[in-house]
Amino acid sequence: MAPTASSPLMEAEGVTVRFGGLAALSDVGLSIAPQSVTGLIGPNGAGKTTLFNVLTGVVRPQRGTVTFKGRPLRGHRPHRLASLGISRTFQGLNLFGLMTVLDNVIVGADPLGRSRLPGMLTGLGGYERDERELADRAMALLEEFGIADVAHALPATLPYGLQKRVALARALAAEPELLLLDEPASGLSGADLADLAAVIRRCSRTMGVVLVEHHMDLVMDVCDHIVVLNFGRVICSGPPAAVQADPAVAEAYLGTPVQEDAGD
Ligand SMILES: Nc1ncnc2c1ncn2[C@@H]1O[C@H](COP(=O)(O)OP(=O)(O)OP(=O)(O)O)[C@@H](O)[C@H]1O
Repeated sequence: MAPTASSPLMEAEGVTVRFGGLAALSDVGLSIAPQSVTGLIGPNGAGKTTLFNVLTGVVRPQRGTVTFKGRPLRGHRPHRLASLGISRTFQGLNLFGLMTVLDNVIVGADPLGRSRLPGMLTGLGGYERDERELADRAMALLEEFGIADVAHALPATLPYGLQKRVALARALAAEPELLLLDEPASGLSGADLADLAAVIRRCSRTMGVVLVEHHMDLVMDVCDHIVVLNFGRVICSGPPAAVQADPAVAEAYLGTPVQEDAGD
């Protein structure tokens, strides 16, 4: 059946991942709607990164399925994600240190751009006509992110907040339908955080966004739907207000049962 506008963009069902004797994920299900922000939260060790890695093809679950636009994602390789319409960011940014900011974003703009890496790195390849188009698109993104003035700098010479913007611009350059963000707020504060919230909201007008994040203010502010994991299981899922009001979520974070009625 062809996907409709209201069909989920990505779905996970019955996902189970074991590392030796440890069940990192047990029978986890998840549905990501298009044009929405889905938050993935939970205490340390809850399984967020493992689930993110399953969705991005880095980790193969022992059981369960992941579908994208109604089609099973079987054996999807992380580097093929962009050509499917899925982009991600990394906790460690993973920018190419020997390439300029602009070239980092150009690589993101071209899902098949890996073949052009050697030419870019050595300067021997030059830009073909279509590469000029990619460069224009990448430059427009840098302008949108307020970092066009550092287009020809190497990422490591920039403050961390700007490097994070480069990573986000690179992920958006391929014009994905689904954007997966791995702790985008870590290391950010103040105006950078407010800018990030605005970017995430803007992205969700045209794509689905998954946000793995510890920064609760950001999560509650930008998410339409939140999935809470604890010990590898989904313990709650719903809109921010429902998640905030759920005693099981408070218990997971605080580690002690919440007394419903302390009066008797
Ligand atoms: N490669 C691995 N080998 C063995 N155990 C692992 C591996 N990756 C994760 N785990 C374990 O799986 C469980 C879930 O880890 P995961 O990193 O997914 O949690 P998380 O919610 O992302 O935690 P954090 O918020 O601390 O990043 C933890 O108990 C972790 O120690």
